[in-house]
Amino acid sequence: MTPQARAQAAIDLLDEIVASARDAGAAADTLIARYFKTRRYAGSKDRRAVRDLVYRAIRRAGERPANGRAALVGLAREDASLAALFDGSLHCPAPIAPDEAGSPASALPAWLAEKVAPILGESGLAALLERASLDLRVNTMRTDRDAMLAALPEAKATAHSPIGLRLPEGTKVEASPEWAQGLIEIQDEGSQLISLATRAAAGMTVLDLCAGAGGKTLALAAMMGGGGRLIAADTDRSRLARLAPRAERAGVTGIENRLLNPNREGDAIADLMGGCDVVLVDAPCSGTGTWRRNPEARWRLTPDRLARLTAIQSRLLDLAFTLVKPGGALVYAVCSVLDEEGAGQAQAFVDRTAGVQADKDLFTTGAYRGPGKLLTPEKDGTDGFFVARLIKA
Ligand SMILES: C[S@@+](CC[C@H](N)C(=O)[O-])C[C@H]1O[C@@H](n2cnc3c(N)ncnc32)[C@H](O)[C@@H]1O
Repeated sequence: MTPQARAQAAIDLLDEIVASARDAGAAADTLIARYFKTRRYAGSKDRRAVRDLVYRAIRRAGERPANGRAALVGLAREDASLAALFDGSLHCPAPIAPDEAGSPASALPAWLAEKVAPILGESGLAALLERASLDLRVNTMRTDRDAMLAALPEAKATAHSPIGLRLPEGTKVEASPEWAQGLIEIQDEGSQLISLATRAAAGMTVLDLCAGAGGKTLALAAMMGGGGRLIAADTDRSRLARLAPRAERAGVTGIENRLLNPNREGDAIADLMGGCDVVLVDAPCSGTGTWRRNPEARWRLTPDRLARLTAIQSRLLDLAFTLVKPGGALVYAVCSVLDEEGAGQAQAFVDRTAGVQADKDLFTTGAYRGPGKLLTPEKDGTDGFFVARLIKA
């Protein structure tokens, strides 16, 4: 592909990504993969170049652009070599009109910037949009970190998680024999710290209330070493179904699955009432802490959606606490840097609940905020997370 044709491909893709963000459709990564599946003429260098252009355009536009051309013209206004590709030749973008400004540059939509900037500051906000490294969790049921450091020469030990490795962004780890053998899992270091904060151990009854496809469930299983009772619950049948093959690859057996009914989540887990040593609530959230990986998610979040999420989080916190046994712990986590989902949400729960105490002895990294800790890309090198460990008297 010529550089001009790559620019046109980026515009076409950005059109799809903008529409998909507006209509709650597929994520940018999925759309990009689909696009190239049907365009075999694009070689690996073309794909990389188009993808880079697309993500540069997404990162610089906090507000959802009108369309793909507006997104790329905005970028071209700051990059003369890109602007030169708008030359109007066959399969290439039409020339940029003198009064065609393109989409404006900003980090976030204004209503979100107001919330995030006081918490993270300008530099913290910028770090939220930088490219993320690729983190792995070592499956301690099958191997140890030193062995994996030796097997993966590009990997470095993570700074805070004792079971983590860090690789350069874009490393094709899923093609490695170590991944195929279940020795490693892709998992951000912050997510690893959340699992470790549960202090799940052999012999315990542990419920992962929002297990999804089981990223943290598998980490909990490794901490429990196959001993005890581990239950994975979620309202999403297809996500939960992805756990079984992952568990098989990781050599984990015996995880119980419970499919929950939205709004009546307690029904399918009523037998666990007051019986869990640990309940992990890795709650559905805005995902503001993961924008490094999904920067177009900024275009999907609305005040209404945020309000719906905070209502679910509050309900799940109350439910989860009824499932914890005296002396047990509720670990609440969101991959968000917003106080209404994190520190504020956890504080409101503590304020309305009798017999709960926040554990102030969490992992060493992160900054205490309300009853828990906030991890950020800038300060901790992880995705943005809030996590609190709340102990039942
Ligand atoms: C942040 S994701 C969990 C990620 C997962 N723990 C992991 O480590 O891969 C939040 C999950 O909450 C689930 N969820 C949404 N509403 C829920 C509800 N009312 N009760 C339980 N789970 C819910 C979603 O389906 C989603 O899988």
